[in-house]
Amino acid sequence: MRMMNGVGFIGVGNMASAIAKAVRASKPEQALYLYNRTPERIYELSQALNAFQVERERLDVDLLARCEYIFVGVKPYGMKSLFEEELAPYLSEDEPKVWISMAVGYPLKDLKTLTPASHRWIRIMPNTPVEFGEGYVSYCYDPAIEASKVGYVEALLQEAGRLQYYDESQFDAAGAVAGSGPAFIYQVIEALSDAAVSHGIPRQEALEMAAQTVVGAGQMVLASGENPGALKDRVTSPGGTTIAGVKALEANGLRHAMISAVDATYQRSVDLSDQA
Ligand SMILES: NC(=O)C1=CN([C@@H]2O[C@H](COP(=O)(O)OP(=O)(O)OC[C@H]3O[C@@H](n4cnc5c(N)ncnc54)[C@H](OP(=O)(O)O)[C@@H]3O)[C@@H](O)[C@H]2O)C=CC1
Ligand SMILES: O=C(O)[C@@H]1CCC=N1
Repeated sequence: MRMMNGVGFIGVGNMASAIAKAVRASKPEQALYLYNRTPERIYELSQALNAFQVERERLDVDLLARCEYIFVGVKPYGMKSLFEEELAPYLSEDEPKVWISMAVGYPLKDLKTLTPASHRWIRIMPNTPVEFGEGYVSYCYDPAIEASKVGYVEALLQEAGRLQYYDESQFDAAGAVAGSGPAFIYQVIEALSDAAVSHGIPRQEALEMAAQTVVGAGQMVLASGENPGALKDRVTSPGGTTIAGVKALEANGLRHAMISAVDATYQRSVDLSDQA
């Protein structure tokens, strides 16, 4: 077998570029090979990460021949055509690879049909804050994979943030909360900062105030280990200001809105899994 010391990325958009940054932080000396359908979108990233940018015509020799571990960052609906129409001629039983898929709603049983039987699959469900080492990455894998290979991928992602194994049956839920959750929280930050602006605080200060409040509250939940309800009680003085706001949130259904958002996201993920 040829030496395959590189780590590859195929489909380097929003999520895979954040993962590539995390992998670079974990492994400063690791050779990284990036390939994206539209090359100009990853020129800057390739330079910033000191990664090799791979041309379409040289995908086989410059990426597939050099990498045993390959992250796949295309959309779920692009997975089948990528493997069947572009990669299949270059994949063989004799050179098994470890593929790491981040595609939401694309189960291991369907991923395995995309490659020869000797190849192995790991599924991750990351979120974009991995870019700053503050992400949450759920993972699961095909039981046929060697533990050392899972360990290697864990090491590649050690600077991504929190890394948590889940049984695949929990993946739709984990994706709905952690994968999509940043989008929900950005809406909360946007709303909080709009409110601050409406009370006269300049926009940039309002954004920092809102974002730091969310960061601090999240860190307090993690660091204290206390129930968020108890932490909320420590902010709400009897007859004070905060409880007036809490009542307004209850009246407007904040918690119901958040739970419904996760339910809708979860259901979309289940539907995609059925179509994969
Ligand atoms: N965004 C997120 O927060 C999260 C996303 N995910 C998953 O990550 C995956 C990517 O999502 P996201 O990054 O948001 O999407 P993007 O559209 O930003 O990225 C997809 C990338 O794949 C490239 N691409 C598409 N087809 C091919 C191909 N045949 N060969 C090479 N490159 C190709 C696209 O290139 P081009 O530049 O030409 O468009 C694009 O850069 C999805 O499967 C999604 O489910 C998972 C968790 C969170
Ligand atoms: O919206 C999406 O489909 C992807 C998956 C999780 C977050 N973004």
